[in-house]
Amino acid sequence: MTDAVLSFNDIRQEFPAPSGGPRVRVIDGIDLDVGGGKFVAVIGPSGCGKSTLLQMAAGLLAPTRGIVRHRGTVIDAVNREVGFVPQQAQLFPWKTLAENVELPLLLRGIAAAERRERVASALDAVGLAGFEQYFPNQLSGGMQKRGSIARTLVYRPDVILMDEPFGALDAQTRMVMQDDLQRQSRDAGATILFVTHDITEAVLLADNVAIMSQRPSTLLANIAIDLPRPRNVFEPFKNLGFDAAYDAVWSVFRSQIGIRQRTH
Ligand SMILES: Nc1ncnc2c1ncn2[C@@H]1O[C@H](COP(=O)(O)OP(=O)(O)OP(=O)(O)O)[C@@H](O)[C@H]1O
Repeated sequence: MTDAVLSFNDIRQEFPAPSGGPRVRVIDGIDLDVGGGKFVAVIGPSGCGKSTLLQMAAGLLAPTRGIVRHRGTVIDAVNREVGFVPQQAQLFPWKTLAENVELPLLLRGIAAAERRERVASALDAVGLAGFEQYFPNQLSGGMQKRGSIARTLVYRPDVILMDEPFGALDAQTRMVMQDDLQRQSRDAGATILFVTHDITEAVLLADNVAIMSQRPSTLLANIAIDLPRPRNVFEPFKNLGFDAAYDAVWSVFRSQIGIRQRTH
């Protein structure tokens, strides 16, 4: 037993083939520990099972083989202790921003006064104070994404699962959101499992970068990123040691994306 907050042990996942026939093996034996307060980024080729791993941690999907544990307890039902930030913001369009962020607290039976205080503080943390009464369609894509992060931060989950949360954003908004996230995750002391396709993002944000292979996927490497914090997400190359950390990840990852024949 490790002191990991989240642990994946010998995970295999198979799905029925849509057209019948043999089941499709997507994940083929993954072991991964996420320590308390750590930020672990997961990268891997499209379709290798990154989102599938997050779904298992959220208890939305049972592995075909192996065990996922949260603080040592086997996850065998929906895991309400974790927060999930999906690719799209998924705010309810008929509710205001404040009502959207308040929802998890309502579901947990938190009293009205505390709800108001926590919603205000979560919106403030993501730079959305003053937008409480806006509906999602009155907010930009980046603001909706911030709202979705606030809706997760507000109930102070022990673990936050993030599935390419900044993938759909423009480059500038994305950098600002990355910078905010590194501050918020430090302040909240949360444990974060973060799926991305972007090696630069992974290296800038993570304590460890876990690299998955093409499917059926295995874990190719789990690389510690020891760059000092806070990191400069606006000028990645100005972080001392960034080049070496990027190279360490890239040298493993490049074999997975079909560029073996290229010389650069
Ligand atoms: N419920 C399901 N039934 C059948 N196949 C599934 C199911 N869920 C996922 N898959 C398959 O498992 C594979 C992995 O899916 P997953 O979404 O985890 O990949 P990913 O690494 O997150 O991909 P991407 O980077 O493209 O988002 C895909 O080939 C997908 O078609």
